[in-house]
Amino acid sequence: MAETIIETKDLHLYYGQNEALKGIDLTLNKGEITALIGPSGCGKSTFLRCLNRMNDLIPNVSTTGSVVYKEQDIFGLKTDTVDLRKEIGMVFQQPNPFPFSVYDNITYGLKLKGIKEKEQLDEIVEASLKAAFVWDNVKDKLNESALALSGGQQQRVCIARVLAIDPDVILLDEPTSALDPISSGKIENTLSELRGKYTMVIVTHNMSQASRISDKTAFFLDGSLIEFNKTRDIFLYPQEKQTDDYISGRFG
Ligand SMILES: Nc1ncnc2c1ncn2[C@@H]1O[C@H](COP(=O)(O)OP(=O)(O)OP(=O)(O)O)[C@@H](O)[C@H]1O
Repeated sequence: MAETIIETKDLHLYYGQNEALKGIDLTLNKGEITALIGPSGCGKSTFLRCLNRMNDLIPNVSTTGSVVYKEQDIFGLKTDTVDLRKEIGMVFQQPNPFPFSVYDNITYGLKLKGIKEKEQLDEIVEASLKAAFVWDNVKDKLNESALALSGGQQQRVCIARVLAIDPDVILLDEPTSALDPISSGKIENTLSELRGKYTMVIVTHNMSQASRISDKTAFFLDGSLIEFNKTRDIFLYPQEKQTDDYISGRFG
């Protein structure tokens, strides 16, 4: 029986007067990869950012409903968003390594967590870069700037940076859309290898990517969740006409 890790209930989000999410009920299971698909502007990134309260950083945003994680509504007063984002990490569309060395990129969050011992830091750096399948590319460049790496390597260093702080959930907002096909393939392999160890939610415009790597797929349209099911069922037996039209390329 799958274990629920995050559950959104009647989640609405407004940018000023514009209702970008119109009551989303969605359950994410531990260890699964969930793809969020839908045409541009349908609310995928907005929904993703709700899951670790990244929308808090945007002015004039208001939210109703709840996002339950570890039996608590993350919008409640008890939530420390810095701690929340350590448990629910994020990878963005553009690789965004800090302008530091590869080593310092990975240890940055660890030092904030109070881990200072060199031996322990070295171990975590190696393990995270290996887990993100970029160790072989960077093991001789740990003290060089992460900005000098290729885009695909930078993105895998960004994934390693998230893995280093040992999150429960990783949110990925179109993590391969700025990359060439070979780098994208490597990121996909990385994510597939991490399946089961982490719960992942990925926004993608790439239907074949969603069908290759995700366990579940959620189809959004105009701020609503139209259909959510096992990825195979969404792509082979969509229940809603709008889903069928979208995945068949009839709009979007
Ligand atoms: N920072 C913001 N301020 C105001 N409105 C926003 C903001 N971000 C998104 N929106 C609006 O919210 C709606 C949903 O946008 P969102 O970026 O979540 O969609 P999306 O499905 O991720 O789109 P895309 O696939 O193009 O990235 C759109 O109408 C968009 O214009």
